[in-house]
Amino acid sequence: MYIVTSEEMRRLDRHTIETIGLPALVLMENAGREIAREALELAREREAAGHRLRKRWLILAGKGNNGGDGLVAARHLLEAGVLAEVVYAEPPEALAGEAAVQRDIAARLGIPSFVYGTMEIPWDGYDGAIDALLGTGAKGAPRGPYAALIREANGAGVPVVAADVPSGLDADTGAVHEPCLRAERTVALAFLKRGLVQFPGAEAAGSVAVRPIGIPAALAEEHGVRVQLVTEAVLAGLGLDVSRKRSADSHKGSYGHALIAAGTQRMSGAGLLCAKAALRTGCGLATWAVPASLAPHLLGRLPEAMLAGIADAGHGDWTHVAAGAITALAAERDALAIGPGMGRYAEDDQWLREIWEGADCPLLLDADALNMLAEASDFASWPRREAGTVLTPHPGEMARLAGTTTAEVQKDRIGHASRYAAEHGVTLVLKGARTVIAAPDGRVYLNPTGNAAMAKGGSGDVLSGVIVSLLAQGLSDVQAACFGVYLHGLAGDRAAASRLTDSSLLPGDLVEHL
Ligand SMILES: NC(=O)C1=CN([C@@H]2O[C@H](COP(=O)(O)OP(=O)(O)OC[C@H]3O[C@@H](n4cnc5c(N)ncnc54)[C@H](O)[C@@H]3O)[C@@H](O)[C@H]2O)[C@@H](O)CC1
Ligand SMILES: [K+]
Repeated sequence: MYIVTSEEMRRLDRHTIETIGLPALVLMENAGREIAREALELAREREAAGHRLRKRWLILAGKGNNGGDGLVAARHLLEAGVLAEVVYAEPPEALAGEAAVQRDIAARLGIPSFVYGTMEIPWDGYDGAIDALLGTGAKGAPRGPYAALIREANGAGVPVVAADVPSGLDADTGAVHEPCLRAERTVALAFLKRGLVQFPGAEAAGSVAVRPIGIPAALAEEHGVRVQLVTEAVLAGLGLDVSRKRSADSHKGSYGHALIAAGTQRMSGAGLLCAKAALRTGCGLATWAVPASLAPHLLGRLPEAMLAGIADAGHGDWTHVAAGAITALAAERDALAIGPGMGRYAEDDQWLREIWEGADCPLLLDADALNMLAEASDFASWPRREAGTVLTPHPGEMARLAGTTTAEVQKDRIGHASRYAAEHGVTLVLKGARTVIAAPDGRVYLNPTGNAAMAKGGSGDVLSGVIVSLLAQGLSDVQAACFGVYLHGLAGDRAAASRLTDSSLLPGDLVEHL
């Protein structure tokens, strides 16, 4: 399922209207009908839940095409026996083009309307409102009457169905302006918009339904749309068999051998979670490399994994001597993950470079390995790796990698992830609600699975284990990252559903639900 920017949407609209010849009024008609249908559905659900319906809706109409959609919706509500009234944010003379056509049709049909500010809005009398104030043509924070009307609607306590995007949302980044309408539902026209699938915008949008309006879905690819939501269809499109059935005559050698270099004295649990998750994700074998003096304490904690103690001069931490040992182990394995609970030490960036260049299997870097990379002043001169490379930063690590702040990363997660991936030729997994997976070729995937119960130290270690396991099983970097993030989220959803509250989930529970 494709996710577009406002600019891409405009190009797709224009192509449909000008090249294909589908009139703009037809698109608007389809849009308004879908919005009305969603409003009626919401009303039905509320009635079933015991609300007394008044059969009256209020349409908040702006002066652009989004307002035009709202006016079409008013007409379709009327046809369904629901009285729709229109409040114009600006005097109706301000409408132009198709929106003005809809204004005139609505007037001739006798649909009641008034201009905002000329009378008090009797909110109590409505079953709900349709937010058709601002759509993908909005620039910056809502101004003047738009802002006032949004604030009033948010305080009114009636459910709102947003046309295309909630007004006040930055449709390209998911940032919410002040004010931003809080919708119960959003009807995304033709395609998801980036702002609807990234927080905090995703929260303002409520539940989102994507409805076709006549713009062919196939146009997205042709017009260079590169962002998609991870669904089973998209995974299948990446060449993945999501059923993951094992063939009857397979053996442990059929499923690859993952090497995990993770954990120290203080954080051995990170390595344990990572190695356990790798095994649960199906690799045939897993070797867990740890500083040698830790190994005796870990014996028996994960009997299915092979422990490899790396010389540590008795202090239980990693040292630069380990690079050679890890590279040698990696030569006999199918994928390598480094970083969870690893800690930092002198000249570790050069240690990492030795592995980056020396290990020729797919490589996943997480946690401290990412911090090493961020501090490697000569990273620009490191050679491109031939085998896949996956980086799995959380927003703070992403900020360090990109030389910016966490707040800036969060304002434009897709932008930061995709720039870094393309610049450095890696697959970048930017973790957090709606994890972003950016491929080196500029494609981006947004993951819809997972939940806030997973926000606990250790969840990332599990993810690294899942992805390295898939890499070891022969998936490409992009396949392993997309499928791994998706499965990790699904496990989180199942695990959360099995606990008493969202707060009680432990990352170890994720492993048990893989
Ligand atoms: N052919 C098309 O382009 C179609 C567009 N559709 C709808 O049209 C929307 C896009 O329409 P438009 O491009 O006309 O733009 P919008 O309707 O989103 O609004 C833009 C209008 O609001 C004003 N405005 C912009 N930012 C503002 C702010 N911060 N505060 C107050 N006023 C502001 C602008 O002056 C402009 O007149 C889509 O979201 C969708 O709902 C649909 O009807 C389908 C077809
Ligand atoms: K809107």
